[in-house]
Amino acid sequence: MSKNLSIVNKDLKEERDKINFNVEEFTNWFYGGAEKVKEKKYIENYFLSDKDLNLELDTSYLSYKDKYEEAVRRSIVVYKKLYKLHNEMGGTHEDFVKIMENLRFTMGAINPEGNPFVLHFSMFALTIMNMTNDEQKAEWLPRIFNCNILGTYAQTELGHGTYIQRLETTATYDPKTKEFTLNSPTLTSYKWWPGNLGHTVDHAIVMAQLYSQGKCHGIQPFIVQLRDSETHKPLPGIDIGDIGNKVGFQTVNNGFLGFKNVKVPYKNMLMKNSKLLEDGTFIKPKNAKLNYGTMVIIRVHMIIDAACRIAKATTIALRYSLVRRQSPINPNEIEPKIIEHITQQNKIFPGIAKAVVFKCMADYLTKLHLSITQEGNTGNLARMPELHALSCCLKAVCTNEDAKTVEVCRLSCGGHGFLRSAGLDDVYRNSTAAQTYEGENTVMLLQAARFLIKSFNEARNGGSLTEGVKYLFDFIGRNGKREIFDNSINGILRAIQAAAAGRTYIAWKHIEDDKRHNSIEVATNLAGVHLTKAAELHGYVCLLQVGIEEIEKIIRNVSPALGLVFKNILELFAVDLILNKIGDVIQHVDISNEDIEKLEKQMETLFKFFRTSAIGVVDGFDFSDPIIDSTLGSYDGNVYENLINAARKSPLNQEDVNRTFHLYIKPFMKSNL
Ligand SMILES: CCC/C=C/C(=O)SCCNC(=O)CCNC(=O)[C@H](O)C(C)(C)COP(=O)([O-])OP(=O)([O-])OC[C@H]1O[C@@H](n2cnc3c(N)ncnc32)[C@H](O)[C@@H]1OP(=O)([O-])[O-]
Ligand SMILES: Cc1cc2nc3c(=O)[nH]c(=O)nc-3n(C[C@H](O)[C@H](O)[C@H](O)COP(=O)(O)OP(=O)(O)OC[C@H]3O[C@@H](n4cnc5c(N)ncnc54)[C@H](O)[C@@H]3O)c2cc1C
Repeated sequence: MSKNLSIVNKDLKEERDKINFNVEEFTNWFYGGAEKVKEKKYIENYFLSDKDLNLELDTSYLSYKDKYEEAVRRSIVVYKKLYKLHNEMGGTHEDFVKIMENLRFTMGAINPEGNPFVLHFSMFALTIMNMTNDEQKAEWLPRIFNCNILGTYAQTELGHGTYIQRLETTATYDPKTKEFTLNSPTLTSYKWWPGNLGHTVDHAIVMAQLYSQGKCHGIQPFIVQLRDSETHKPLPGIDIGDIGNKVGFQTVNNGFLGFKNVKVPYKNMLMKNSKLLEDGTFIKPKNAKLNYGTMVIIRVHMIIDAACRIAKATTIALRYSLVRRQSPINPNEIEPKIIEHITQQNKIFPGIAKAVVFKCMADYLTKLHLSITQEGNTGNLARMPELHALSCCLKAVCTNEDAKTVEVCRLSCGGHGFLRSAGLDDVYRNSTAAQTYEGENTVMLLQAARFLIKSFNEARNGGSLTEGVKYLFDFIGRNGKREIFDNSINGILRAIQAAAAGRTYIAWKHIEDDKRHNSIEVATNLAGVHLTKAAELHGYVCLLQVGIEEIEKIIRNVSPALGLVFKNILELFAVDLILNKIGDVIQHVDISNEDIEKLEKQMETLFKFFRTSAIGVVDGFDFSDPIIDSTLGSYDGNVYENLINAARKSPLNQEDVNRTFHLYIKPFMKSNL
């Protein structure tokens, strides 16, 4: 996608002229190589240049129903093109994955309030790929791939989203008819939230309690047809609809769903993990949590999504801050670019560093997921809990940071940041939705904390620990003594590790003390605040540790000039982190006031160095104008022209006098009250 060809604002041009590294080299890193960047640009342009999409239409002014209908129309334009492109590329599975990965960015520009088919290509397809036996794969995958059926993932109910063991939908097996009967026995058992469910899809993976031979065997996945394939009418016994207006995700078509004696054939229970014999005998899976597998994959994918949202928000905030001038620092001088206010740098620069470190983490976690899944395929499930804990922890920490950072970026754009046309509202809504879906973040941190407490017990008893929590040994080895602070990157890592281990110890001790009077479960609940803090700190340890390892590798492989930028970014991330967590650090690390002042000074020095590179880094994220979709963040930096042009497009500005004047305002003004 070519950059906007209009004349670039001179302040922004001046900034770009000072960039002292190769921006393209950074872009190649961010997308995994020059070839991938080429592919991304090609795919983006292939879709976004299609006039049928009618991207000129600002859908934010449409009604709820019109928004949905336009989102469906646009999606179908995209998917038709997707299949055409896929054929042109060679039609392999890898080609499909390549297109889908790149569509992730593009789809946001096409349907800014969400994609009414997103679940079909993600959770629905993934569950069928990963939880079915070979016959089921052969039956369903071609139909899914060809979109002959469209599906979603229906797990959450009105009464339960977090505690999925207590879902209430039932699937009762009858060996005589070889059918399951699905029922929603209570109002709270209605499925509630599944994306695309309301009016878009005709099938769903339904998570339901399996009853067979008079016993409940826990939640199992079933593939269920919900609507007639010709008329799209709900099938008998299916009560289905849209859940209504939300904070965001307006075009995702989240739905509700109730069952009344709905028959589902035997072959529709997904049987890779748990099995049910035709006579109704249940065979347990090797690990009952295997049925949670799709959630784990999506949580892993959510890290790169968080990185990209931060990258987009900081691109907007930084470009705007380089062209906006306000408030002279020196009363006699001209008004500076607002980035010259150090507090503005403090708002934006650490965010840019987070986008880079989260990207490193996303790459690391994707590789780890792949290797643990391969082990799982050979029957070795030993590392599943580790992956579960890590993905829960990072999903929570990264999406919490994401929402916080995007909001800070909005604030950093002052009043204009509050405009829809600034482009930060959809990013924020998506960030905050991600804090809840795929596992509410407090709950995710508590899952990670379970692993930490187990590991802490293991460490105390001299057992073995997985690589990522070995720092607990150091804490135990210090025997109550505090970690001595040293002001290096590894020193900062050790300080955050000491804080995480110390907080884990406090939580552990809290539980041990309370256990004397309470059950372990009650004691664990009472320690909840400490547990979430420990898990959060552990998440930062992982981010910094992986950031250090990955960036050291990157520095070895890029030009010295870009290497310096990466070094600067890593230090920014580390120093910002320790300053933000200083309360926790002081509790467990021997750190003096002078050390803290030194860190604060170091931050200012880092800002000074990053001041010239920052624009190169955000340009290097390479969001084209249609993707950034922002009056404040376009490549040319012509924000004031963009703002007035966007305002003129308001539906209210299409006429001089609105009819409410004659209908209400004038009579009111003339009425003399
Ligand atoms: C576009 C947007 C789309 C959005 C879609 C959605 O939101 S879809 C809806 C998304 N919905 C959600 O995300 C719902 C969120 N809720 C959940 O995922 C689950 O209810 C839970 C994981 C919180 C608890 O589950 P539970 O009550 O069954 O478990 P428990 O607490 O009794 O015991 C914990 C033990 O289980 C272990 N373990 C658990 N999972 C795994 C795993 N995957 N692998 C391995 N192990 C796992 C864990 O290690 C621990 O081991 P320990 O310490 O005993 O040795
Ligand atoms: C935009 C969006 C899209 C979604 N898409 C889908 C989808 O496609 N398919 C699907 O099945 N679901 C979907 N969901 C549902 C989502 O997964 C759940 O909302 C989520 O898992 C949280 O569950 P809950 O709503 O029951 O929250 P609750 O668990 O009721 O949370 C309420 C509060 O209780 C606290 N709490 C609950 N349990 C505990 C605990 N054990 N310890 C401490 N605190 C606790 C939470 O921290 C929170 O503060 C979606 C949700 C959203 C917002």
